[in-house]
Amino acid sequence: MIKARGLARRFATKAGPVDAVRGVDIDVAEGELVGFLGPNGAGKSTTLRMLTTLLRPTAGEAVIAGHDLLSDPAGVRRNIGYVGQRTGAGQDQRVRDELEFQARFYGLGKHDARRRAADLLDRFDLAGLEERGVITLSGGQQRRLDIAMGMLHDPRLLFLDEPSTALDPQSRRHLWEHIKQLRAGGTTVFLTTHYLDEADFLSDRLLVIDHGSIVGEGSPDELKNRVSGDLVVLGTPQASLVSEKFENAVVEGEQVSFRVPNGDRTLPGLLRDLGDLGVELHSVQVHRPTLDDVFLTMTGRSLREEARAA
Ligand SMILES: Nc1ncnc2c1ncn2[C@@H]1O[C@H](COP(=O)(O)OP(=O)(O)OP(=O)(O)O)[C@@H](O)[C@H]1O
Repeated sequence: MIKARGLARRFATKAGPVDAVRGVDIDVAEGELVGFLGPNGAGKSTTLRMLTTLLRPTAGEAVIAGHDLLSDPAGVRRNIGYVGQRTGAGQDQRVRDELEFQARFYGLGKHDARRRAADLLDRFDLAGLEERGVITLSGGQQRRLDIAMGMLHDPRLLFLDEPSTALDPQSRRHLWEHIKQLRAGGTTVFLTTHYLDEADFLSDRLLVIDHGSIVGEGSPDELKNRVSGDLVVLGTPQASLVSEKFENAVVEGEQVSFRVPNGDRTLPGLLRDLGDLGVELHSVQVHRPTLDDVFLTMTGRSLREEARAA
């Protein structure tokens, strides 16, 4: 559904050229939900704007939804939906008018526009709100309306730029369910996000971008496994004895922690071996790595800090 090769964008600025995206390859299969994760300024929006024809690449090529990005941008646009960070449906319009007007813009007849709008209002839990002004909707409702607008022409591929930014936890969860339903209905979804929990919950596969290059790729679980292994924390009076057995073990008082691959499977044997050595254990904990650990390892920066600073 997306095949991009060597996609790059250089901006000319007074301070000299800025290489916002440095030749990325992106493959997204039909029906996949792919999360595009990266810190501020990593190149997410620039990549997304190129993939959606809003910005011309300075190098590279791509085929999006079966159409060539450079020679047939109109074909790409017909087959994709794009929901930007602030798509902001017309604030002074009524919900139904907004949807129907946009549907007419996509070339639907009056009757079809009305039917399509009603169907989307239903699908995005907005039924009953059609007479309301867009400005009176809650943040979560507005965001769902934005996505409904992006789905009016029934695109096979939907791009979402930071879909849940500025929503409260409950509205985010609700929105996530709707995004999952889109995927279940066969729509391919490519979304950018700052939020690790969002990337973890939604994505079949993640692409991690930093300084304009892809630095990691895989399912959330694959990335977690590849990068750090599980953190085992043992409480024992013989912490330093235990630490000698494991590379990179850290001792803090009567606690020793170290990383092992597949902690849940390795742990029973490991505890048996320690028992054979006569090690006395007070407590045992295994922590799966978080995507934040992954991020830190790949980029040297914590995404949580980035998100807080944003
Ligand atoms: N029009 C522009 N002119 C000059 N530099 C730009 C322009 N647009 C983006 N950049 C620079 O390109 C780099 C990538 O920006 P981009 O907006 O793609 O990052 P991002 O990952 O989307 O960040 P954020 O999460 O903050 O939206 C940044 O260094 C940014 O300052």
